[in-house]
Amino acid sequence: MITALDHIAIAVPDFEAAIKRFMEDFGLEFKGTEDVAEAKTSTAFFPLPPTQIELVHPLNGEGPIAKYLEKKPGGLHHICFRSDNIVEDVERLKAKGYQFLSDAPGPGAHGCKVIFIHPKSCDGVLIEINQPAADGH
Ligand SMILES: CC[C@@H](C(=O)O)C(=O)SCCNC(=O)CCNC(=O)[C@H](O)C(C)(C)COP(=O)(O)OP(=O)(O)OC[C@H]1O[C@@H](n2cnc3c(N)ncnc32)[C@H](O)[C@@H]1OP(=O)(O)O
Ligand SMILES: [Co+2]
Repeated sequence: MITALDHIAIAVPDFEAAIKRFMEDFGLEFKGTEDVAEAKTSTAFFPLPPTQIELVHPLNGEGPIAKYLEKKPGGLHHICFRSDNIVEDVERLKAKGYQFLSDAPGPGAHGCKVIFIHPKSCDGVLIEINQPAADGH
């Protein structure tokens, strides 16, 4: 079951400048950065209960965010729904015809399991579903 809007992600070309903007201009709490090698993505999180902002930036200049930034100057990249049973939610949504970008969930930030639904399945919005590690995040 989907239980929360875990995060809203923004793709940014200048990671340090964007972190500074969200900290200093918008005054949000900065929880730090995490590189997720499997996703070829650097992340920065700003909690804004009941959700959080995730900045995403290419790790080592490659991966899906690099490709996105080749076409756009930056922008809203995805939203992420938190699930309490990702396997069950994926099965349920696959049965309804949603196209997933991998067969099974993989590693995400904070030890979460994550999987993505193709934007063409959801009115042009890239949807991530995550499930926090058992010890939370
Ligand atoms: C750090 C881990 C994790 C977390 O814990 O939070 C993350 O958030 S990782 C974030 C980065 N990872 C991903 O984005 C993985 C999923 N994304 C992909 O697999 C790809 O980006 C994609 C969505 C399949 C697109 O890749 P590709 O088909 O190779 O790119 P194209 O440029 O050819 O685009 C095809 C089509 O899709 C549209 N598009 C691309 N990105 C987005 C987007 N973010 N939101 C909406 N639409 C998007 C693109 O405009 C093209 O449309 P058309 O031109 O109409 O065909
Ligand atoms: Co994300």
